[in-house]
Order: sequence, then structure tokens, then C-alpha cells
Amino acid sequence: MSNSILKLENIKKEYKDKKFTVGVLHDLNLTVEEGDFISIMGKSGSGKSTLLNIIGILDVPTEGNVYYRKEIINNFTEKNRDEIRNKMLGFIFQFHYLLPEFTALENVMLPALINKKKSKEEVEAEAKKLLIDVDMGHRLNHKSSELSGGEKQRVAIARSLINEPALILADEPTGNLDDETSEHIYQLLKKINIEKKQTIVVVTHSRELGDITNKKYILKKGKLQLGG
Ligand SMILES: Nc1ncnc2c1ncn2[C@@H]1O[C@H](COP(=O)(O)OP(=O)(O)OP(=O)(O)O)[C@@H](O)[C@H]1O
Repeated sequence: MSNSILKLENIKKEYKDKKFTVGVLHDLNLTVEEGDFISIMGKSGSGKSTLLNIIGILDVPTEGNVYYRKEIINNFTEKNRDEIRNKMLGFIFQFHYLLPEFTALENVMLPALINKKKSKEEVEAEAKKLLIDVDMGHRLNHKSSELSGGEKQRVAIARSLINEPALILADEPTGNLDDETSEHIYQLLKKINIEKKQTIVVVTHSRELGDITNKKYILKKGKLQLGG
């Protein structure tokens, strides 16, 4: 567990209500090391979103341990879990969730301004740099509602990086984009992984995206299997 950012140990997840128990994850193990670029694929209903919610500290397992940087976080309070999420994680979703009336630059700045750790000037300079890195330097002051789907997703990627997260979690990041735009996004994620040494875990149906990651897992029967 030397350089591990995240470790899931013997994770079991069941959804229970009065009538049914749905077993989704069973004895699942995963270690995410610094610099990893991991893809998780699996059939519809196999539990990918369930797993991502546990990795993203949005949900808790029924059994098993979740470690962030060697610290067990299962029994953390909601407030502490929020803190870890804000400090350690960046999220990229299929639907980018940008604020439509805000500019590209403002959307990227927002998560850092909420953190209140840096001055507005510093945050603005960093946000501009990130937008240039994702080839959006020419659209800094466009409202996000005026951007194309691929441009919005590039802004969302810049936004996910602004707080320098230890880990980026991406959920179907190219799910609603055409093939060519998707290819640009795959290459951008690869570049961020290599040049910024950014650790990324991506859940996807796309074999092309899976193929450019360093570790490919398939979620099957509640467990992760290394897949080709
Ligand atoms: N809140 C819940 N209560 C009960 N069952 C749930 C709940 N959320 C998910 N499930 C069930 O758990 C299983 C896994 O769901 P999950 O959404 O994690 O799958 P997935 O692999 O992400 O699917 P997809 O690729 O279709 O999005 C499914 O059978 C689903 O019906």
C-alpha cells in the first residue's frame, strides 16, 4: 500500500428495502496507486455506478473497508467525508453540470473560490492556465451555454483539476459525444495522466477509452477482474 491513494478491501454492497435485498458488490478489492489510469467496464446493471459512488465517498459499503491515503474512512461523519471529497477528488460526469449562465472561466474558478484557500487573482490565473491546457484558451469568456458538447466537457475537465485533486473520477465522460469528439477527450485524459501525473479512474462502456488506460478492469459478478 506504499503509494496508494485509495484502497477498497473486501467490499460488499447490498441495497435493502422491506421486501428485497439486491446484492451488487461481493468481496471486491481495488488499489489505486499514484499515477494510475484505470478503466472499469461492465454490463449494464453490473454495479459500476454503485462502485463509483463508494470510491467517490458518495455512498458507504454494507461491509468492508475504504482507505484514502491509508486512513480508514468508513466511519467518518458526513462532514469529514465531505472534506475528503473536496480535498482529494475531482469529478467528471457524462453530463458536465456546468452553470449555463457562467463563463467557461467562472465555471472552472468556482470550486476553488468555494474552498477559499487562494485569492481570486491566483484562482483566475490557474483556471486560465487549465483552460489553455485543454485547448479552451480561445473561449474563456463564453457562457457555458454557448459552447459545443465537446467544449463543455473540456471545461468540465479543467474544472475537475482546479483543486489539484489526488484522484479524478470520471463517469462515462464521453457518453453523449460523437466519435471524433470522444477521441479528443480520450487523448486529453491520457495527456493529463502522463504530463500532470494525474491519477484517474474512469467508468466507461467505451472499449477505445478502456484501451488507452493502464489498468483495465471488468466488473463481473460483484468483483473486479483484470481484463483485456
Ligand atoms: N438505490 C438502489 N436500490 C435498490 N437497487 C439498486 C439501487 N441502485 C442500484 N440498484 C441495483 O443495483 C444494480 C447495480 O446498479 P448500478 O447502477 O450500479 O449498475 P451499472 O453497472 O452502473 O449500470 P448501467 O451501466 O446501466 O448504468 C442494479 O441491478 C440496480 O437495479
